[in-house]
Amino acid sequence: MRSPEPHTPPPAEALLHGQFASWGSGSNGNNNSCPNSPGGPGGLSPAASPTLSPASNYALTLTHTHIHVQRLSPRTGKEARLLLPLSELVGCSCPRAPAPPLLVLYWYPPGKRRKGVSRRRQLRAYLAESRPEAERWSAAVQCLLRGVTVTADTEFSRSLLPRPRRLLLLVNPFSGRGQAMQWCQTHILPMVREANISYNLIQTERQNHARELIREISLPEWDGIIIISGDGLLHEVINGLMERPDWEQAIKIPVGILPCGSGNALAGSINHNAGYDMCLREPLLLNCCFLLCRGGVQPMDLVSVTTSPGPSHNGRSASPRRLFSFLSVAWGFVSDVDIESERYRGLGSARFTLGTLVRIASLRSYKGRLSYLPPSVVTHSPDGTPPPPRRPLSRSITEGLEGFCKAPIHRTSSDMGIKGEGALQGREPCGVDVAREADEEVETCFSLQETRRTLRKNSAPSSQIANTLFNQPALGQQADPESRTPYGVEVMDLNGTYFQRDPYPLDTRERSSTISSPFRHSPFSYKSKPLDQNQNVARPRPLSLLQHSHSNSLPPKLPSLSLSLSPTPPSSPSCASPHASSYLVPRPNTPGSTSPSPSFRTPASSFNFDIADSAGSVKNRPFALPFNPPRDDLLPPLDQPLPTRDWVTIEGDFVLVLALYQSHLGADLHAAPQARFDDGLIHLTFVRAGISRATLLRLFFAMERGSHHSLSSPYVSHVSCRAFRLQPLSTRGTLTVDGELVPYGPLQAQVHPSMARLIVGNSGEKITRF
Ligand SMILES: Nc1ncnc2c1ncn2[C@@H]1O[C@H](COP(=O)(O)OP(=O)(O)OP(=O)(O)O)[C@@H](O)[C@H]1O
Repeated sequence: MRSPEPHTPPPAEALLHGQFASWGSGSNGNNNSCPNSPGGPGGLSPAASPTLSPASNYALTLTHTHIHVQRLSPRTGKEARLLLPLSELVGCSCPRAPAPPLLVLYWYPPGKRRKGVSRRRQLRAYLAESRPEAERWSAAVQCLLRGVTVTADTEFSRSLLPRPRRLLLLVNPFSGRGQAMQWCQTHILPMVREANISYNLIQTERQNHARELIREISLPEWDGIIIISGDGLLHEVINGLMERPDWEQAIKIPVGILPCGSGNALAGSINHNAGYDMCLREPLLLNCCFLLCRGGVQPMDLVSVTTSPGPSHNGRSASPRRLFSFLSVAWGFVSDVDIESERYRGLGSARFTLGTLVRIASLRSYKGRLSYLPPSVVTHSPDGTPPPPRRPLSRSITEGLEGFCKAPIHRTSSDMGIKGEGALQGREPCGVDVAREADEEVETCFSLQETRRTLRKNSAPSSQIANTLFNQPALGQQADPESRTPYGVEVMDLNGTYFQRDPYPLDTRERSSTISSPFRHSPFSYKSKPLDQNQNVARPRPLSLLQHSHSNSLPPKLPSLSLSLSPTPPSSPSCASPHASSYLVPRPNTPGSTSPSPSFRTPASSFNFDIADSAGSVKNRPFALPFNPPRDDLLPPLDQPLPTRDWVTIEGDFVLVLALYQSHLGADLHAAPQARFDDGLIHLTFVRAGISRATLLRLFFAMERGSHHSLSSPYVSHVSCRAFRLQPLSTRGTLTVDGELVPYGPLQAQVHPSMARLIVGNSGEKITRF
């Protein structure tokens, strides 16, 4: 942890100077650290005042930044001086009579620079000559902690102090490993009291309880809303605020988080922003609680996310949903791990590590289309306002995508396909004719099932996966370049329950530039199975690892040949290659985009979004937008085509797409090192199918240190944007927003800079106090 370098200020900076005696028994009474004292003002209840033993005398000097303590008697060597940085104090008090006239300082110096070493509470009490003197000092220190402007001429008294801050504390008792209430008692409430903060604490009783509460309460009564939980509860609070008719003022109320969840991404970002080393559990909690007590609020971007409708009710078709997100949108690997690792909840944050290993062992890829609006483009509004001059499109495409453009498209590997990578060998090369053949072939039930059987036959048992996990390159890397699919067609998403609907028809241009799934008119009817999505509502779920480590209930991923067509060839020379046509390339939505060769075209109606039913009735409860919701001026409605200029589109098979707007994806996952709370950007990371398991694992390991951007892999890309649209083309998958499941289907998002306010402590710029 960083701690300010102590320095001896010039005497001119002194605000107060006075003499104090030690308080407590014994000759070392003034070094009275009481880390285990109960809460309240340092455990200094008047009745419990120990016998005074003024064995030592001290000279205290208060400056704007420090309290200098000099022992006057008995004079000893090096212990005689102490410098207390005000930046490490959470509060100060002068206990009322009949307690002696004490100046009590609540000091939380940071732990040593070692992972996991927590800040420790040290209570220091000094006996003043008189009560008014003790009160004057207490008022002076509190003025400095609360940011009241003072000088050496200030007459310090309590009247200078702003009223105590009032916080609404919302606790999810089941978050993380269910320790939130315990930590409230042992860590949070004592520190909050020492900071002279008033509070009301409410335990949530069910999912969406906080959201409903926040929609109703009178906000002016509170200076801030603090979540004592994981990121999910803050998601509820943000959306509760945005669903109020007075959302414009409501969303400006400072929000804070005290991490008691499993992931604690925002807390990790706050901890990092304050300059502290990465830490977890109680050390992280103490850091965040300390920063909260210090005050300090910074603007925070919110991202407006429009998701597909949930299941229709009573025959009425549902409409797209809008919600507000402070953390992330994830599709593929990351959301899978998030949701599937619910079963390991008892492990705390280790659940994600285990979930990652399990998912890497059975790696899946998902077909989809990702479009984004790069930040460098000063865009026009989708309602037709003429665009200002902009940078050449080709530049915005290639930025951050060099490796991406160079990479040839490969067949994607099956998650079980270590031994069975040749599962499709009989079907390749998958050129135009083969694509046609495939189109015809998969129209029949027989072919479909046969292919599925072939795939299964060629799948590796899990023991082989374990043995070969880190030895085998991914399928795409092994493939013979000659046999690479120049234009793949998704022919292998053969789960027998393929389902497409057409609530969001694409415009002709988009349709025509896209090879459709041949299953559009599949004879297989969709059997709506209640997915386990969104059903993580019955928390807590104390599930043991042993019970679930072998759970393999997830549907097997079947390999697919993917296709991405670029209507315009890659414009960057770096993308030029003999295999250019087989590259998975970013696709500018230029008006002049040409359709792919008719040979590859399928009927215009054959491309659709796939919307699988979501079973989450609780999480996806109807939500009420305010009358005048903030407008997504960069985005057309979800069922309309994107603007034809400025946007970049990438289509193909993805292992993951992650949109992050905080620096951390979990307290120990520094996934977007460049992100700032209010940078007005969405940081996109996407990983293409074809990446080897070992590389993916390396990526996540590097993410812990935030060094993954230097990991060179043609399958991994990092770009920033201000808006994006994600269109999953695989029938199954999970989409999460802030770690919460949302209906699977097309989704789009736009950043709204500095919309909310986050309590982050005093470090950083643009800090205001709450
Ligand atoms: N009393 C409650 N009972 C059950 N669920 C609750 C309750 N209070 C809140 N929830 C829901 O629990 C879910 C998880 O909460 P939260 O995200 O805060 O904890 P977590 O999942 O342990 O942490 P993280 O998101 O950091 O991994 C949220 O969707 C929230 O809405």
